[in-house]
Amino acid sequence: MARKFFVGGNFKMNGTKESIKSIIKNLNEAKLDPNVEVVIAPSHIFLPIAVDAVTASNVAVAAQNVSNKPNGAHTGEVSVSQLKDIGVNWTITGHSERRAAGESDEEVALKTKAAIDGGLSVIWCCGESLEEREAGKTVEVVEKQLAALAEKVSGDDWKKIVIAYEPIWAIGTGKVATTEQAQEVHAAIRKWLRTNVSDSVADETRILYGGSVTAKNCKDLAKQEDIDGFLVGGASLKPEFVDIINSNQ
Ligand SMILES: O=C(COP(=O)(O)O)NO
Repeated sequence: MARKFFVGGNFKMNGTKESIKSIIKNLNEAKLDPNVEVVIAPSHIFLPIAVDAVTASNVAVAAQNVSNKPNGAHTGEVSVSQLKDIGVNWTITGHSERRAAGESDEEVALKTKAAIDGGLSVIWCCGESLEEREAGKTVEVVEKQLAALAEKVSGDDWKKIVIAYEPIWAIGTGKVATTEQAQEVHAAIRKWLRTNVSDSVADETRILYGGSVTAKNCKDLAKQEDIDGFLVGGASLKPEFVDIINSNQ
């Protein structure tokens, strides 16, 4: 099954107007593999700038989070319709940094469903802590997160979901998962989809790896059967992001 390679750039709470424009200019001018789907996720306040600045045909803009409420008295939140209104068609949900801030599996699933119902595509994140991995609970944790998602989404919703497996112990630490560690969990996620959703969802859903991905380690990871791309943090702010985008060549 040929799944289109996908690379997301999660800029997190970084950057200025000028630095975001400079990163996007570099992407617009770079020789990007045309067979790769690229999504960049700057802070909310820079989304309009990013939407206006992107000219590369295979690059889209995502929010890093979204409310599951339609609109109204939710100070500090951003709604699905507001993102659509400014030309944003993607959002990340369930990043471990949001889950650490208190978002439950159910809330993440509700955000994901609301985003899809409102016309967005979603990069849905999952992953275990170091303690959970050391306790041998990695797959159990990820399956619990998947089960919460599958409670709220169904049918064609899955066509709008890209899954990102991001072991918390690898995020921002420089301790990238080994190819074996990453492939093992990606295969478990695909098996869970096959068992609990359908063969077509299992075959078609892109499963990204995230956690200390760099230009140095991306090629070996990209060779793994069930790794369909990356969700990149720190390295997405650097010129090496282009090498990561082109890592499947
Ligand atoms: O959080 C991450 C990964 O961050 P790093 O690449 O900096 O480990 N992606 O969403």
